[in-house]
Amino acid sequence: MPGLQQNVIALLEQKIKLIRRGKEALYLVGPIRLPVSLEDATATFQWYCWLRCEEVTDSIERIIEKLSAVNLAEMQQSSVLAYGDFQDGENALIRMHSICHTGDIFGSQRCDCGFQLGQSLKMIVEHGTGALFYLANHEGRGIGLFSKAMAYVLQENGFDTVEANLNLGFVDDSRSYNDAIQVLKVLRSKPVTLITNNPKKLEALKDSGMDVAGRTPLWGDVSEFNEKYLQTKINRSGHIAANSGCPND
Ligand SMILES: Nc1nc2c(ncn2[C@@H]2O[C@H](COP(=O)(O)OP(=O)(O)OP(=O)(O)O)[C@@H](O)[C@H]2O)c(=O)[nH]1
Repeated sequence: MPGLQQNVIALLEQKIKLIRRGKEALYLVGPIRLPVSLEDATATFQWYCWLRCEEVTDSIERIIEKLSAVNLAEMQQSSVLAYGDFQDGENALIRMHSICHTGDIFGSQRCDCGFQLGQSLKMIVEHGTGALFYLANHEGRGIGLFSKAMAYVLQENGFDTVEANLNLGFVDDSRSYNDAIQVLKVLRSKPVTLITNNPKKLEALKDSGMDVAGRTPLWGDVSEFNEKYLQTKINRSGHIAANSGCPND
């Protein structure tokens, strides 16, 4: 491979941040201007993407060289859409959104994920400051897409979401928010309000020492297709029902 041109390295050096974490590092690239269609309006976000890497180096050239040697398309990378004055704006609205191939991309109504994705982007824009973290290694609450398809087979035969995961040998929920929170802390230290019904997400954020001002619930798009799924979240996964308070609020 011919050597990288110095102007290419210089351009990327301005946009890549090394976040050290013990023997690993997160490489954060951005901000990149991203105009996003939200119904009939266009909102412009600042997009960042990150990569966790065992090699910790200040040499951006070294990182770029490695990229072409591994097929990142076979793996998952997470990213964040920041809106408004994300560093300094008052009380930003945050969404930690777990990837859902079926709900977010295909618009499946078996879950409420696609609705929550669109709705939280709108809420962030209406609020004026915020960020949506799209967590790409969270599919199926951490079991991966192929395993989620197998869980769906069980669910079509009477198992609920939690039982299906457990019967395939997984835990109900293995998601970690550590990388996303670390990136959040680089982008902002002022208070945040989290859009979620899941108290575990709120706890993870509070435990990290982040200044958490509160929680905004997000329920909706209930249909005959996702009624059982939504009820299982409340009855078995500890999600906070629309009309009840939360000790962590
Ligand atoms: N294992 C499994 N995962 C599912 C199923 N339906 C959706 N998911 C995944 O569930 C994740 C979203 O988790 P939820 O429990 O719906 O919601 P949450 O993220 O914990 O909480 P909120 O912040 O309130 O949305 C996504 O990664 C989806 O891929 C399912 O039937 N089985």
